[in-house]
Amino acid sequence: MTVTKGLEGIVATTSSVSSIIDGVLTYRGYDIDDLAENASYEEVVYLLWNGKLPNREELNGLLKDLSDNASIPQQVVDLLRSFPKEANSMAALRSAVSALALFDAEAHDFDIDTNKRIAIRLQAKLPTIVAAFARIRQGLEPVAPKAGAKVAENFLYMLTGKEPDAVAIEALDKALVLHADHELNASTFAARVTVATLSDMYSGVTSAIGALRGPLHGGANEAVMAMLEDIGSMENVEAYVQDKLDKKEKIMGFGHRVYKNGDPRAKHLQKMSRELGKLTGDMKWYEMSIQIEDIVTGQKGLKPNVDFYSASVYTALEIPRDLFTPIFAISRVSGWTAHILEQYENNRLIRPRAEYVGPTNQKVGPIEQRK
Ligand SMILES: CC(=O)SCCNC(=O)CCNC(=O)[C@H](O)C(C)(C)COP(=O)(O)OP(=O)(O)OC[C@H]1O[C@@H](n2cnc3c(N)ncnc32)[C@H](O)[C@@H]1OP(=O)(O)O
Ligand SMILES: O=C([O-])CC(=O)C(=O)O
Repeated sequence: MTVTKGLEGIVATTSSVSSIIDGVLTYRGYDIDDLAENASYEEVVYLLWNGKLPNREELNGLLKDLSDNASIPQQVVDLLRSFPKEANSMAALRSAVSALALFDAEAHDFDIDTNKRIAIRLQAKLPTIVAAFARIRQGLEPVAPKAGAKVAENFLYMLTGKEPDAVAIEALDKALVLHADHELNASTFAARVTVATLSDMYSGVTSAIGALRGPLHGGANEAVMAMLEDIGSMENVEAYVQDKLDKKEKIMGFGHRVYKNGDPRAKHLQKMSRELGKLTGDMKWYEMSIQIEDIVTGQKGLKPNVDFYSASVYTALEIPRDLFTPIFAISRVSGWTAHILEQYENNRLIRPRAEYVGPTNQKVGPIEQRK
């Protein structure tokens, strides 16, 4: 047996959802740079689910479907109220999404059209869950979704209870576009493994949220902000980063399993971080990030990934740190569900092998004689 630790380089499926070839990321054949500049998040969602960009009528239909499905069952609101206020927001999201299945009469149907409807419900309801939990834990009432609002606007509105400004909506919308899909990343793989047993879409997305939470994956955006806060100010950057590198500790937001010459999404987030810093008059996090990048790339050749500058972008949008990874999930649910649909359409159980390296020829002895 040849063991490939971490499945590096293993091609486990074919997919037409997104690709990373020679460092270029495409969704359904559209370059991420093009989409980031010229498409809204909802256009990208339509693209991921349907393989084509929507015309005006199709986009309006999707916007209406998302708006019509944005409310969450009262039982799920009550469940969120029952969680400890200090609960991890990804754990709360994972549990609430799992509970949503119980209130969806179609949750266990396996035909593609039903699952396309479930995908709409999941995309519509995830922002509502994240915003509701964020308010409940502060002792505030959840804010009902705003009819007709797009995902980015609606999320900021439900989070703050105020009309968000156009700059914030535009920035969050672009961040959602950039995070929507990424080939066979760990959370998407988890989703596909789960549904390949012919389990349901809610189970697949629940598995994916669990996988995204870890700091080697989507949880890195929160970890980046924790690091920036820990460093505190520009004059501490060099010593802090050098110490970590000397101890061979990882710097969050750097490196990538697939990109070795840089993540094409990072430059967009870096630009957004700079522009938002200028607008808010607080360039501190951006400037510290640039200095960290100079040191880490200079010494290790490691480049920032999507999570590095998203931390300072979300901070400039005044989003609490522990909502960064849930926001990643709000976007990535479009990719997860596109992959789940693709898995159902051409399914085979995903079941690799392990090389056994444990003890052999063991015998069960009497319990009194065991050490
Ligand atoms: C949305 C996303 O999921 S993007 C990734 C988000 N994750 C992070 O930002 C966490 C920090 N980065 C990492 O841990 C890694 O780069 C990963 C998990 C992204 C990729 O991991 P892998 O492909 O398994 O690379 P691996 O962890 O084996 O690293 C290879 C070498 O680079 C080093 N390295 C990789 N990333 C980093 C880092 N961020 N800081 C310092 N050293 C690093 C490793 O220590 C290792 O060095 P060694 O060969 O001397 O032991
Ligand atoms: O592809 C990966 O391994 C991680 C990543 O960047 C993503 O999921 O966006």
